[in-house]
Amino acid sequence: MKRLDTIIVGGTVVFLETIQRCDIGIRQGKIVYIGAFDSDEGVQAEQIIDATGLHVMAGMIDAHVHLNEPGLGDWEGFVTGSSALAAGGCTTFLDMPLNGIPPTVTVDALQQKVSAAENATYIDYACWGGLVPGKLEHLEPLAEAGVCGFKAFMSAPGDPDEEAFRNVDDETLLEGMRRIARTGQVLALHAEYEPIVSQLTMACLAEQRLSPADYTASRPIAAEVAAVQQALGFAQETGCRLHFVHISSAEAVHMIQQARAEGMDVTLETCPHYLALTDHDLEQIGAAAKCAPPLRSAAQQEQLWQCIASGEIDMITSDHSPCPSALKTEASNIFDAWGGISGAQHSLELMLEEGHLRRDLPLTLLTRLLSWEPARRFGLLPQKGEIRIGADADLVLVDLQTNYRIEQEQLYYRHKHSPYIGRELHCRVEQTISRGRVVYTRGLGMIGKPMGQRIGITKEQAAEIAPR
Ligand SMILES: NC(=O)NC(NC(N)=O)C(=O)[O-]
Ligand SMILES: [Zn+2]
Ligand SMILES: [Zn+2]
Repeated sequence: MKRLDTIIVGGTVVFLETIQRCDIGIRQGKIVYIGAFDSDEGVQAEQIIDATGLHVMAGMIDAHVHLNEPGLGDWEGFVTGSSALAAGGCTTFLDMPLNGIPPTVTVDALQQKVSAAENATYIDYACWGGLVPGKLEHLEPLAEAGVCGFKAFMSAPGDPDEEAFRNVDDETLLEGMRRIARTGQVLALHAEYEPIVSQLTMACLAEQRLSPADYTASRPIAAEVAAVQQALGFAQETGCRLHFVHISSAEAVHMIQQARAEGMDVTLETCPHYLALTDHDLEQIGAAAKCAPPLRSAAQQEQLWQCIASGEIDMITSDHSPCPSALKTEASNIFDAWGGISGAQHSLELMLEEGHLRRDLPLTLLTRLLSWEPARRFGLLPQKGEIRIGADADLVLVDLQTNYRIEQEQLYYRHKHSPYIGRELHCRVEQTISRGRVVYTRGLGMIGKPMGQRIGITKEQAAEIAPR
């Protein structure tokens, strides 16, 4: 007789290589059994989850989320942000070091972040530390304190606490990379070349060219490519591991993959909004669809999808960057509006819709992009990232034969704006399970108390983060 806490029966399970009908047994938050329960031996479980007709996937690991606590919880807090993530099928997130006050650029600030998250997040999380000018001596202690990596901006971040989280100057970037290389961790970069972006932006403002199309043109692909090129050069010099966040162009993807082919330790992510929205949508939707780098053309978007299909994109993240709605709706023009999309709740569904249902990409590929690769790259293996015996029971049940419309009142964000309101999808998250606990169901919403835990990344784990 098998005694289990929970069994999930009848589902179609998405593994890294295969997709199979099978049942899953969970004990003490871990996956302890994968197989068929209708055999003779018998099982006893406190909870039986019927997944008939549903797909069971590893929960998404969202490596790029801006939650604003401490200090700016009225923008987005851990409770609301993690609820939105869980409702979207995410079971772990990596919190970005900016947009809270103080930003996570010292161990003291990290401790404030972790305190704010205590009993406040429904799912597990890890913290990024920040690389900013004037704080180089804090990198090593932050690494010791278990951050999952470091983040820097190569262009001005538009952070509410502008003084505290500035973009790096060349000297800071170079020396920061030297020091981060010694910790063995990864430096994540927002790659837009500041001289190009600021010059073009100032010209638009001076000439009163303030339309969405002007905004798009002010942050061209050339700025992304120039920043990537510079950073790769610095990494070659310093040996620092790199990860490029929210890459928006195939040209940058190819440049990064070329560097990897030549032996550099570098990865990249893109986001659902670059794959599901275009510059045309920015004109239609307005500021809710404003982000940096900006949404690109439909042609560029198809090239990005090709990069996904060919395996050149390592992972998908939401870059959930929330703000009070007024900073979107009351801005006098698009340049003035907050740059950042509220997307935490729809990453998985958008990837299933646009990638699998519409473009026929295999679910095995999508689960690598959404779960396995972020776990591998940021030191969360073997605890997270795939459906395997011994791993945390971090799972999502999805219905791929349904349809629904995204409505404002479904949003769990503190401020309920999203560029996806009104969009029709043909898949839906039915249930999310975090370390064996059901934290969300479509019918009941959020369940129980927020009991997510922080995952501190040890030096040994960081050292294992090698390129594929
Ligand atoms: N301060 C932000 O949250 N910025 C974010 N904003 C975007 N992507 O528009 C980002 O990650 O760059
Ligand atoms: Zn960014
Ligand atoms: Zn971001």
